[in-house]
Amino acid sequence: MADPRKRRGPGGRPPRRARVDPARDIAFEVLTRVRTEDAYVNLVLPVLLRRAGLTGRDAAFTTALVSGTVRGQLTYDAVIDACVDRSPHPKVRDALRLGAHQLLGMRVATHAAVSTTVDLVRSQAGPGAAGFANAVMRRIGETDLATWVRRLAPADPGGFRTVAFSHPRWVVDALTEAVGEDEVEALLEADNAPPKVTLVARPGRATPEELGGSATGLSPYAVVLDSGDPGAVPAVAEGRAGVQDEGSQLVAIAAAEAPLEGRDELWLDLCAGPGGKSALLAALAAERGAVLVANEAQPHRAALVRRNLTDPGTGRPVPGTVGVVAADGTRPAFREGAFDRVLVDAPCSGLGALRRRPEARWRRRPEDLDGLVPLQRALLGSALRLVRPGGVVLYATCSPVLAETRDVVEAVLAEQPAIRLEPVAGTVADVADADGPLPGTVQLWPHRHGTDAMFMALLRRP
Ligand SMILES: C[S@@+](CC[C@H](N)C(=O)[O-])C[C@H]1O[C@@H](n2cnc3c(N)ncnc32)[C@H](O)[C@@H]1O
Repeated sequence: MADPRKRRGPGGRPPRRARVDPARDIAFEVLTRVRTEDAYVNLVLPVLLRRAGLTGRDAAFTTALVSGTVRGQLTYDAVIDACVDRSPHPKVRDALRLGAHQLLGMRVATHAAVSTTVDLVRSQAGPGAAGFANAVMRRIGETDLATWVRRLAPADPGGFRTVAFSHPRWVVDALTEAVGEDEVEALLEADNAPPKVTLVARPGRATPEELGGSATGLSPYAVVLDSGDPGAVPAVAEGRAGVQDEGSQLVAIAAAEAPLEGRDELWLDLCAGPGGKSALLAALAAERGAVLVANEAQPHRAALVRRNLTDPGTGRPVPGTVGVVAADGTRPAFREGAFDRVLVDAPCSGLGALRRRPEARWRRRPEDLDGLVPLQRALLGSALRLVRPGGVVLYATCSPVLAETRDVVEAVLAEQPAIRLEPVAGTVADVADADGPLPGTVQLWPHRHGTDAMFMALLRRP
């Protein structure tokens, strides 16, 4: 991992030593904004990197520093708390978390991790705090992460996993219920690894070959980039391809490939924002002479869908679309039975995509499910009214939590016994080890498939 402190200045001379190097400075600012403004790492960090002119290895180092620190926060706090006799000021704790991640989670040399953390604390909280930080960092660096975890983590499996894998206890419990005791640690570990950048070549508009990178094996439209900026790929810049997890691609593919007798002309994406799946569905619809309507409750997200469904070159809607509607999907403005296929990519806890959003695990609360589950049931019920007799609804979540997957589908089937739950068919049916919690449903997993933990259930209106 490149350490910007080791960069050399013009003529090979070391640059004049800054008080705080730009990588740590940016990392600290992101942590502050995540803590005080509920900011999102993935939104704030690129702006700060651009402003500071950090690119290439320096930008990658800063990204790994911030994301790893935020993901590992619970573990690092346990270590920090074991090294202090009073709780540090939140600003100092942020700096110590960054330092702990450099010492225990990255291959930064001890002297660099300690001195940069001490510089950072001095610049933020004064010389007294710097002395304190120096002592804490030296204690943290006395042993490695595995030894700290052995020393500090509770003995019971749930408590151990909470500290060892830095997930809130309720998340550990919900994921254990979903994946089982045997695999949950592999899943938690996968959540802590940054995902590779996956691109989708929207069929009829781009080919995987023109994107560079390597084929992935699950979605025929996907490639994985080993490095580089996806925005620099011409097809991405031209909107013919996009950044999209392979699991999300498989959801759109499953919706498009569900067997259908009779008319197959009008498709609906009921919860479309920001429009990644809509863009793939539209391309698949266009190949078949069908068209997609995209619906999204939040007007600003509907605007993102519109952008995703517009050709940036011509400013016109991409083939396969008829329009974007900003409306509540539980009380939609569409005629009952109007659609042949409906995708419900429901708002959910997102606990299947924790790799992607470093701070998400700390923001979610178990009580969020109290609002999400009724909404998911209402949206699925609504989709089943909007689809024509014989038509199909694909219900999907980027969460494997059983309350949002199995229980929602079971509740809707109990309310409407005539609806049939059918096996997800086509490309997705060939994915190995992807059985979901109900017969015929699909559950993908980061640790098994390298995708987000997408759930899919296919329902047919009689
Ligand atoms: C999981 S996201 C969809 C992601 C999207 N399909 C994609 O691939 O880009 C769920 C979306 O549902 C929207 N949503 C929430 N409540 C809704 C409602 N009552 N009706 C329609 N959309 C809703 C959210 O604003 C959010 O954009």
